[in-house]
Amino acid sequence: MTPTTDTDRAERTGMRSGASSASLAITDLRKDFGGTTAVDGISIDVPAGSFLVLLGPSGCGKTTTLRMLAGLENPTGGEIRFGDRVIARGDGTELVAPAEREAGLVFQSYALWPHKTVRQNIEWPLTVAKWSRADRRSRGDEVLSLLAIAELADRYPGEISGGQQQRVAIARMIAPQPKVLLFDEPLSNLDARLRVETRGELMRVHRSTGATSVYVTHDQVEAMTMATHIALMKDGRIEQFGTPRELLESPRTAFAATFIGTPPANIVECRVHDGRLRAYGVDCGAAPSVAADGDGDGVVRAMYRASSLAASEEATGPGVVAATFADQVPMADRWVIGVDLPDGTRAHVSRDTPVGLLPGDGLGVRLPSEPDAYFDAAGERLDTGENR
Ligand SMILES: Nc1ncnc2c1ncn2[C@@H]1O[C@H](COP(=O)(O)OP(=O)(O)OP(=O)(O)O)[C@@H](O)[C@H]1O
Repeated sequence: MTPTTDTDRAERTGMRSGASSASLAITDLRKDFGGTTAVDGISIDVPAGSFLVLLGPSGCGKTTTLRMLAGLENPTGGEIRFGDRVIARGDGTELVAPAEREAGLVFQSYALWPHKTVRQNIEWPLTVAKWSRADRRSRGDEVLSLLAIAELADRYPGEISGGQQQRVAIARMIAPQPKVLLFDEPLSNLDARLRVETRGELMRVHRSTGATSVYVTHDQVEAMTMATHIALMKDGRIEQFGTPRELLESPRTAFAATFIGTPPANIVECRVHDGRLRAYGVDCGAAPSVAADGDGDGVVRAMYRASSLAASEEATGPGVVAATFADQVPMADRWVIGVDLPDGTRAHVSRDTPVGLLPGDGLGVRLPSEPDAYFDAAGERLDTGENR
């Protein structure tokens, strides 16, 4: 069979063009459930074709946000637009029905119809949308081949693996050519290898449909590898919004610094004393001037990247904190050493070689004379102009 592009197929089959995607604009969006505020006034704007990841710990409001995009929850404040079209307003003056939003949703549980074959599952939304039999068949073939599951077309969900079921769920979502693809932790039920594989597939689906994708996960590695834009959420609010690189290189808060990165950056809480920073009895360099002039609570959080710290069995002397070895893992051609600082804070140090220690053994961690960034006591980045 000669491979054909999506456009070729669309032209040949005379299907609705479907190409396309919509920009996404979320403005001051809120969701209150009785006394609980799940989403607390978030604003996000991404261009058509973006891959937006909503990232954050459990309970931060990611799923509720996604459900509002899908139309499964109605906002209690703010507005959502797909392209020029207002999809939902918190005051209820505009609420487009889920089926009319041109958005498709995939959950972590696949929710396939057990008594329909793979093909029937995939063609079901097209039947509901009253596509002709020929168009359904043709679009069914197209997405079966895009997800590389054509040979499973006549099987039932109970006769295929979890990874294959997830592909069927994705094929079913994209069959009606939605402009916005919504994913709620779609890989969390898969084992580690399948997760990586399916991640690649999803990226391919995203590119080949050209749709705007919104993807919920608590896994920063997924976010870093897939996203064009990340909204890092905490307590219903956006902690930081930007490209993966911006979040990694310029975390705006201590939370962002410790949530993103493999390993994430280390935060050491320092006391300001006579213009110097001190932690664990060690001098951590000059206090940034903004801190010295600040609100006087005397705390600055210093950020050190794993590559900025040094750890060794022998290290003693100025700038060296007496720590406890916890574990070590090889990463690319380096080793990431996990250590516990004197107050129990886990820190990560990267170095060229493993250490010859057992968990619980002592080792020295050398802090450089200048941290990579400073945050105030509340965790907000201090723009010192001195930050590297
Ligand atoms: N239907 C509901 N009724 C009441 N509270 C809710 C409801 N749905 C969500 N919440 C609350 O809203 C907050 C945000 O929940 P949400 O599911 O959006 O978080 P999440 O970031 O997706 O978490 P997870 O990763 O655990 O799914 C939580 O405190 C949750 O308990």
